[in-house]
Amino acid sequence: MFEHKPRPEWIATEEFLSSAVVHPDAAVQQAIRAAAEAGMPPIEVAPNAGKLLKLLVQLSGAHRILEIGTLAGYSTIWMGRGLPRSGTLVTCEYLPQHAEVAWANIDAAGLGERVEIRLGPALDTLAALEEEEREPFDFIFIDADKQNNSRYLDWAVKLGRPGAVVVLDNTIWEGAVLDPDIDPVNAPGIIDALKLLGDHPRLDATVIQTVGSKGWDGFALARILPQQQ
Ligand SMILES: C[S@@+](CC[C@H](N)C(=O)[O-])C[C@H]1O[C@@H](n2cnc3c(N)ncnc32)[C@H](O)[C@@H]1O
Ligand SMILES: [Mg+2]
Repeated sequence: MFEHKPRPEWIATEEFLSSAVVHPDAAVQQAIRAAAEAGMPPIEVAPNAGKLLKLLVQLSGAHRILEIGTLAGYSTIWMGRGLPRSGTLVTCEYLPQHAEVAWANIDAAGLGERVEIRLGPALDTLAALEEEEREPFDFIFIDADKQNNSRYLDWAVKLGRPGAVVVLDNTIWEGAVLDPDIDPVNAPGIIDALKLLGDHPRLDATVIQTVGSKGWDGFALARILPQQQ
């Protein structure tokens, strides 16, 4: 099975940055502990990435967030911390046991009234959200099954407003983006989505490589462009 390989000095540096600069609050720290106690895999974003998501939500003035991939609600809570009081967040998760732990964490973080966890395969949930004719989302965070990354990007463009921010997690995957044999299961979806980000007429994007407790990875940041007449 594919494994991320963080170097000890990357982990130590991240711990220093986290305590010196990032300052995760008690609820986000508790969310990590609850996930570990429930035996969930430690595949949430790193604390500095969680704080980046919160800052991006605030900098973009987002009111409506869509998240694809909840796990224990760690990134959900970080993004929720960036929302104004009237803001809302919909997060998609298909494993009931993950949703249950996430719900407890989100509620304990004081975000229970503003966050909705939608249980089921995300592609079904996204189609349902379209049918519900909700107001478009301002901020979309994609962090679920990598095979569906391109489909999630297409949905982000459909469900997001022009000007909305899209963040796509895990874009380097220990270099699998150059050498798909590193992880033949996930690499093709990651690579296809990067190509789509570069070519999509409604997306303007960049990609940042990162190292840290999650190994050598990265994320893409994109803006949804207005539809050309
Ligand atoms: C990487 S984790 C999410 C981490 C979370 N965003 C964070 O940083 O705290 C991916 C999650 O997506 C869920 N997932 C995977 N495939 C899915 C699908 N097709 N539909 C909905 N959820 C899915 C997994 O069960 C897992 O909980
Ligand atoms: Mg991720």
